[in-house]
Amino acid sequence: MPKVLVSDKLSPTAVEIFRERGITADVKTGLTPEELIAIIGEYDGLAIRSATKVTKAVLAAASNLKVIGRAGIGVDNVDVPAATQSGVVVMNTPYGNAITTAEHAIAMMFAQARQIPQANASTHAGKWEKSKFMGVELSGKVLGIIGCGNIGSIVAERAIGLRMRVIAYDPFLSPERATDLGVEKVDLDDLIQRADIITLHTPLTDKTRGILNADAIARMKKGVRIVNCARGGLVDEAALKAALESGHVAGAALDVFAEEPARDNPLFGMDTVVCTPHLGASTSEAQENVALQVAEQISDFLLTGAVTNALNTAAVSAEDAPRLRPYMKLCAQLGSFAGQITESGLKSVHIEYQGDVAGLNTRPLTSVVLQGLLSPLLDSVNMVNAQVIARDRDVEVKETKSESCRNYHSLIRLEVTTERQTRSVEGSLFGDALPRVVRINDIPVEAELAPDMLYTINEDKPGFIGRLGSTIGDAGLNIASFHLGRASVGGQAICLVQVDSAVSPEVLATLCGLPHVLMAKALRF
Ligand SMILES: NC(=O)c1ccc[n+]([C@@H]2O[C@H](COP(=O)([O-])OP(=O)(O)OC[C@H]3O[C@@H](n4cnc5c(N)ncnc54)[C@H](O)[C@@H]3O)[C@@H](O)[C@H]2O)c1
Ligand SMILES: O=C(O)CC[C@@H](O)C(=O)O
Repeated sequence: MPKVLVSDKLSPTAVEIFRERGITADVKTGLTPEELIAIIGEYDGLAIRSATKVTKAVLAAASNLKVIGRAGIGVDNVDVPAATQSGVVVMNTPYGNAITTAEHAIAMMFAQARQIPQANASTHAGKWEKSKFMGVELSGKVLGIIGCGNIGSIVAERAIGLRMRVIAYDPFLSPERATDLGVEKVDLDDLIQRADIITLHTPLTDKTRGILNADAIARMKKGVRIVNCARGGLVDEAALKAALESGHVAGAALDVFAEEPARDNPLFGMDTVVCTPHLGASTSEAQENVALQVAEQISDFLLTGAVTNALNTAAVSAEDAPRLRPYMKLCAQLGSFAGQITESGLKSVHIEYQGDVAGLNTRPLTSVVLQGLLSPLLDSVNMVNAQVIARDRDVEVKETKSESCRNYHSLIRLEVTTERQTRSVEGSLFGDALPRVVRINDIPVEAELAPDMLYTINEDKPGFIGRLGSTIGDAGLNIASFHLGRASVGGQAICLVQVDSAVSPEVLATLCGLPHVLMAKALRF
């Protein structure tokens, strides 16, 4: 009988479902990392919210673990690459708490604008300070939404009902969807300069970390208010504190913090700041939804192998699985490569299957490509919803097949067109099982994609490779493999370097500044 550990506070519905399905469910909350590591080896499944941190060390000790179910959206408390590496499926429940979290953002906006927590404390203390708590109206104000996905869209609808004017920045928001929602799609700079209130609803990714930093805050309107019910780390807390102290920012309402649990934060104690302890998803309705959903998903997976809302694996029939498996890995890598180098809104994706692979069921392969492509921008994308998400966001997806293929038994070519440019990446299998990138932007290169890679586009000039190698070496990074390709002698060239540990932003900045470097990116697979 499979065993599941419920290590965060979930509605009792979850345990009832596990037991009804014949699964042993142990509820042990508040475990220290050491305590979790000591017992995780006994379990086939792990059901969590945001408190449990599923680190590499936990996964290394989880010898029987097959599935982690996150009752909620963000999986930033799970080391998903490490789980993938260990063959553990990671699932979330993408929609169950969206309304509740959007309502919390609206409540926080009101609480800040009318100083409700402060007025409440003062009134309970018998002070009756009527003239102290002068607020601002929300009606007619410009609300800037950063990240207009599930939660951001619900916030937009509610804010429009409050007669606010809503502008939104989201590279994936199509003009049609913006029109349907009744919001004005703008770029980030425009939003920052025009909004009276800014609310954040993006995942925390390398691209969104510090999206509201000192520079962005300085460009905001004087008297702006900031609401964050998404993730700590999106706002630079020290910069926000300085701007609140100077009066440039009139107030902030924060549900999430850079360090959680937040017991000692620079913003605590400021009377212009309203705080809640990551309560965005905390309603009985949302917790019931996500507990029920996660328990059913984990049970289905452990008992039948059915995969729903997985972030790191595909839904495939038992018959197709062995033949598709190596191509799945290749497709995930090609998609992820293209997604990690995509900077502007996606317009179209063309996947060409050539040779033997064209004879297989390519639907799951296309889903895996899209999942890899969209994952750097979206938290909740998985095999099941990748195609729908692409369609909802007006990304045109074209799949073509050809039985003939030059030089390889199979070749998969991915071409991605964004608002700014078209890029391509091609891959094949070596020895029927080993994924390799064989061409990038039509430049031949042969590389295995490892967990940490550095990718550069540069001018093909003498001295470049030496400078690149010594910069990487000086940063203490060990080079595991080095792959070069060029379009023509002296023309554009590319370089893929496998390193043994992550390339820091500082090293990347140094690399970008080297002569002849046109672009440098740190990639993770
Ligand atoms: N406070 C809470 O308790 C709570 C509860 C639920 C979710 N959350 C957080 O809210 C976030 C949003 O949830 P969701 O369900 O709306 O997710 P979602 O994936 O539906 O939407 C996220 C949106 O952010 C956009 N985005 C990604 N990168 C961006 C960028 N650089 N700039 C602007 N937009 C960008 C995406 O295009 C997408 O539309 C989650 O990632 C989670 O971290 C917090
Ligand atoms: O579980 C919670 O309380 C928070 C959930 C929320 O952060 C999410 O990403 O879904």
